[in-house]
Amino acid sequence: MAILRFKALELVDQRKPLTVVTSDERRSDSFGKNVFNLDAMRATMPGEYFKKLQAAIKQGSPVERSVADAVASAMKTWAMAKGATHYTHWFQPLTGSTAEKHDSFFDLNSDGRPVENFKGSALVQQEPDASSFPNGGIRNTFEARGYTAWDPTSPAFIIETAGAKTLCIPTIFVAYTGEALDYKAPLLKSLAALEQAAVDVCQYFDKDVNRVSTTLGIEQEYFIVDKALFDARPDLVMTGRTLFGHAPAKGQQLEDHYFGSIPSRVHAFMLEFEEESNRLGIPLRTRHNEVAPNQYECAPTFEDANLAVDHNQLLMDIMDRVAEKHSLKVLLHEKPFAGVNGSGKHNNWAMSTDTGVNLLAPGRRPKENLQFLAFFITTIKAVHTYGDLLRASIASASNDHRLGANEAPPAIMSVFVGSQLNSVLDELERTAKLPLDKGDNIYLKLGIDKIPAILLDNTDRNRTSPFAFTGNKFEFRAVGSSANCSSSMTVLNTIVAEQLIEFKKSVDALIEQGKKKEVAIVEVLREYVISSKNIRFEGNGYSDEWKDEAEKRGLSNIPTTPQALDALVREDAAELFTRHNIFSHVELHARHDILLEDYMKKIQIESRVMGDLAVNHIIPTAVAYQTKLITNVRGLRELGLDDELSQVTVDTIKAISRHISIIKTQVDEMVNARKVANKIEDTRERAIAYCDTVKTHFDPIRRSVDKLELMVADEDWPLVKYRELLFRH
Ligand SMILES: NC(=O)CC[C@H](N)C(=O)O
Repeated sequence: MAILRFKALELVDQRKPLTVVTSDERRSDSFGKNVFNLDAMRATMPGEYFKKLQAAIKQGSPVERSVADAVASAMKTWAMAKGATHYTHWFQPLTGSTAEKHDSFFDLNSDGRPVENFKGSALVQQEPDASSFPNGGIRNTFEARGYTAWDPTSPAFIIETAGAKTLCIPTIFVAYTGEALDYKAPLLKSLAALEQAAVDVCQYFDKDVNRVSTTLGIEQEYFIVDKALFDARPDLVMTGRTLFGHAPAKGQQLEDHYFGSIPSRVHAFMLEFEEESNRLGIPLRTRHNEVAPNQYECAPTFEDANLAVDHNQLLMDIMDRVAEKHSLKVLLHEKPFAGVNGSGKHNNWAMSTDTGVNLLAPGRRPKENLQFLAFFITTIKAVHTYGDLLRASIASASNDHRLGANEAPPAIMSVFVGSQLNSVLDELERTAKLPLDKGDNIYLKLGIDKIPAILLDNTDRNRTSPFAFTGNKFEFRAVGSSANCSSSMTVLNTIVAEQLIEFKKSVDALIEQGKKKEVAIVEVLREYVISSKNIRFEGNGYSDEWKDEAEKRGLSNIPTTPQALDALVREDAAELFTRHNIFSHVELHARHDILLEDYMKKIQIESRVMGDLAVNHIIPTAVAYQTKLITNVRGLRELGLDDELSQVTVDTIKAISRHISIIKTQVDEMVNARKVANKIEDTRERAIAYCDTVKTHFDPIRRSVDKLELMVADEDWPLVKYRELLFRH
């Protein structure tokens, strides 16, 4: 009998939803209570320093030492009043999770007396040894100094774990030689680059625009399983996904889970993590059941992109911690279960000006529409030119399983704009041969005056597109559910910044030739519409026809990570990133290396877990069951019933042997392939070998294991089954 599985199932049967003690306060009153935000700063800092800090944040200039001291002192008082005993620089190394190293406020002063201390110097910079984080060869361990440096644009917050409260200070993480070792440093640089480029283009339309910020709203999809069931699946524990498991009779085909009523235990969990998130200033608004059984989604309202990324990282932590209390486990993996929907992290991205204009929303006046079209079309053109970079930005071992399978966007990059805007773009193309004269009302002539101000309710949605326009923003849907969004947002910001700069150059050149500004803008936009037409796709991105069509159009379809990552280090990419000061050559190659290593190690771990489960759990179970059958056949024969009756069982015995033999052979070959791959020096070649010679054994092994699951008696099967993982809560 498969003890662990049945014990876990018994536990699940006894679970009751936790009663969550929710606060009486309105969400709007408790929002951001644990954040050292503007209000908290204003209330605790001397006015003069508060103003200086605001000015430094606004201009992106370094914070003076005296100001840092004042912030540190106010932060300490505020945090201690809330019960915090420790502080930590909170950063996002290239492992994908967040990192912290707590220090106590407590210290001994020079005459040995105990005091509570926190100086500006400790706020601004720390040197956590941190030598074991991935650095892609940038640091040798003997010179492992890495610094965390305060990011004053993301406010500090207090986290409570196991009753202890810690002040967390968002920071970037850089090597002592200056190279970035984290996700945040390049993201901040890309935001600055995009801002500059966007402000410059805005000047064509409104001289009052001084600042443009990038906004981001990140939808988070995830699965929930009971903790006991999770613990009884070594593959989930070790790899985050199920390596085996026959599809249940009922999956998502009835679509009865989607937007259905939320199960009570899950609902209680949601309430609790939402409350905690709210106190941490994460503006969560939406929760619902997703397409697959036991799959859910939560989404915040949009905010400044830097903050949105921090909040998403924080949210994943909170969800994980709160789930534990409810004896649940959150699965953030992109594809925890084969054959049903995977999980994404849809990035809703837009730009808005300090004059309050969303640059990706059409306005009421024709001129606003032209500005909208400038940003809208330039973004499309950027995706057209740098689609491979966007693909690279979302590449990971786990996302490879999701892309293009069961209602997730394909690995082919394309842009969906909806029928209304499609016709606006088509009209621009159609009239491309129409000469525009100085006296023309170009808005009327090109039909730009007619873009409905509120596209939001009018644009159709296309869930199959990796990059879809949704009325007032673009939604980058191909980003994986476990990813740190900095990677994809850094690339998106950079390519759009580049394209905006190119756009401005071309427009300025035409103006210099004597063209009217509006005419010049329209001419460049028309050229972009025509040259980027290939990237626009309104049809079904899941279909095979699209794969063929995309190939005809010359669009890349790179299904696996090692090859997708090539785009990062191509000469044009290196030039692009260095030109905008986002990554140096060294940083880019280091990142490429880290991503390849990460890919390879993940496949290696999966392969090891698979081998272990197959040989030590599945084969012995199958052999034991087969022995029962053999005994049965012997018994039948002894009774003289050895004809038809025993023949059925004999067939099963043979089938079991066949599958055992396939599993054994495939596992042996996989182990050998690993040995060969491990000897390959070059990281890229090694990652490709893992992809092409190790991972290729996963499917045949799984197929036979899943077949055995259907043959072996249910009470003997050791792994918690899909129907139990997906439908018990
Ligand atoms: N309903 C949906 O939006 C499904 C999206 C899908 N889960 C994805 O992987 O992106």
